[in-house]
Amino acid sequence: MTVQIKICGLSTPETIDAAVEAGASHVGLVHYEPSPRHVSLEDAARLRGRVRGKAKAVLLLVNADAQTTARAIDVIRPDVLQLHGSETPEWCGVLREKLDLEIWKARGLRDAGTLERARQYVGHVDRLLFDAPAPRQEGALPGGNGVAFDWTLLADHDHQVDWALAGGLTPDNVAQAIRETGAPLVDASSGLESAPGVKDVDLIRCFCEAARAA
Ligand SMILES: O=C(O)c1ccccc1N[C@@H]1O[C@H](COP(=O)(O)O)[C@@H](O)[C@H]1O
Repeated sequence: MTVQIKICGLSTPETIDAAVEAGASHVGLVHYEPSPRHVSLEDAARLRGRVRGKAKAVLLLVNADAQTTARAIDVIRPDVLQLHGSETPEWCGVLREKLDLEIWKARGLRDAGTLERARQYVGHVDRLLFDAPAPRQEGALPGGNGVAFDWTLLADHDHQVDWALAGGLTPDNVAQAIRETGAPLVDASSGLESAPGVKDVDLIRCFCEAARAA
């Protein structure tokens, strides 16, 4: 099966184009002010327009309230909404029922217990995205930290919903990650940067090549 590839945290037309040309199936736009990858709604809408018909646009929000979520969707018109905070299964389900787009829920995997608890989202989301757990320090981002988790947690797991692998993926480790977990979709952000929030087009290309060659 061909692995799907999401490149997240894109903020310029050049890096958006590089991701699409390299064969990314999904591009991610982060609308979350504390992130170095935050893009305004207007910029996100412009970037989204560049990929229409070429790749799916994923809007990443973190614990956004109903009004902010509705406004962001109205302006950006993404194909996918990725929820990367502590959104409940019920809230994901409400959004999935009301909105004509895919709902993905990110879950940090610390141990087998956290993987088991992720099952609460089955039936409420279109995809679970497994990431490293959020660092415990005050003010830390809930994702985009370039930290990998123990992939053996996913080996032989009985997935009951579509899923994706994220967390510290780079051109150097993505093939091994795919082989060890069987991930159908891989998602990378900070591992493709020359500085926080600054994507490197060569790293984007190398990542897509390595994922496809796995
Ligand atoms: O990228 C961010 O700044 C970000 C902020 C808040 C929540 C999630 C964020 N990124 C997502 O985190 C995972 C893992 O990223 P990384 O490859 O380890 O940097 C990925 O889904 C990003 O889209």
